[in-house]
Amino acid sequence: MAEPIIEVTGLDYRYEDGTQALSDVSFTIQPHEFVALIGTNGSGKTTLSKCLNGILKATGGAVVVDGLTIGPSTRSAQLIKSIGYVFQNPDHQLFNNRIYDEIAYAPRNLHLAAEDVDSRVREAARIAGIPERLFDDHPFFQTKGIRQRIAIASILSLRPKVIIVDEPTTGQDYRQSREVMDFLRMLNETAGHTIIVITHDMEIVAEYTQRVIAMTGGRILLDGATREVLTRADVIAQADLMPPLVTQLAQGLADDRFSGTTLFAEELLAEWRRVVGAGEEMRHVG
Ligand SMILES: Nc1ncnc2c1ncn2[C@@H]1O[C@H](COP(=O)(O)OP(=O)(O)OP(=O)(O)O)[C@@H](O)[C@H]1O
Repeated sequence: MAEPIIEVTGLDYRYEDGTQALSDVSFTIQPHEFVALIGTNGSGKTTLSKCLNGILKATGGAVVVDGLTIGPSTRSAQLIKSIGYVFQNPDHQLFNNRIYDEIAYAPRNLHLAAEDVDSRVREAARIAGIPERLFDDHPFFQTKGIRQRIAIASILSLRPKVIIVDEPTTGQDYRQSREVMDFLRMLNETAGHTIIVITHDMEIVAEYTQRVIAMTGGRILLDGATREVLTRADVIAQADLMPPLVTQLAQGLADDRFSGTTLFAEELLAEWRRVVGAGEEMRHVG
């Protein structure tokens, strides 16, 4: 197996006011994984993300990202090529007057030559689907979907191996949510980025992620394959979340004919047809 891109061992984080936000958190993430971090409000998802990108320093345990152990003297700047964090609200991240300058901001801070900055801006914009004709426009006058893409492009221009995206679908309609998630899938599958998505939307988790880390009270409740976690009704309830609607229905039907582990409508329909088909056969035999 490849070296993990993230290795967290016995991580504790206590805020200055004494709030214990993380307790004994351990997991590893391999390169190219697409992971969902789920949990109720206050379960520690954001604190954990900030510990991963070096904004916060563990008060106990160890965090290693892309081979670098994050210690008290590690600066976020040392990590920006390894890990990037896209804020829940893109407006908390965007502060330049031109879209071009927004995407160029971080590579300029790396003191790259102007032509290298320019090629990174164009590359990030192209991947993020931001037309160059918008480069001179103000980020704030764009739709939320485009502002989100600008926020992601401004992280992509650093070419980080891991991208953490906090609540990418909040406040977006079905089509916009699918668009941003399809885009993250493309970054994962085509460009090879490791993606960690923080979300409360279990339909999105079911459809897009391979693995789920469920948190509650600053601890990991369950870490496993997406289907395994989303069909554990006890775990999902403890995390104060609801499984996808289809899974709720499947669990209501669960018996010796229905598995209770379906995540998607087509799967449940296939089980239904099998059961109905078997019933028809029984009638004919009878
Ligand atoms: N700056 C802070 N100072 C003190 N306590 C904090 C601070 N930020 C967060 N906390 C506390 O730490 C715990 C974990 O919060 P965190 O924001 O990491 O959770 P979260 O799972 O990201 O929640 P949400 O889904 O609401 O974003 C909570 O009890 C929260 O109140």
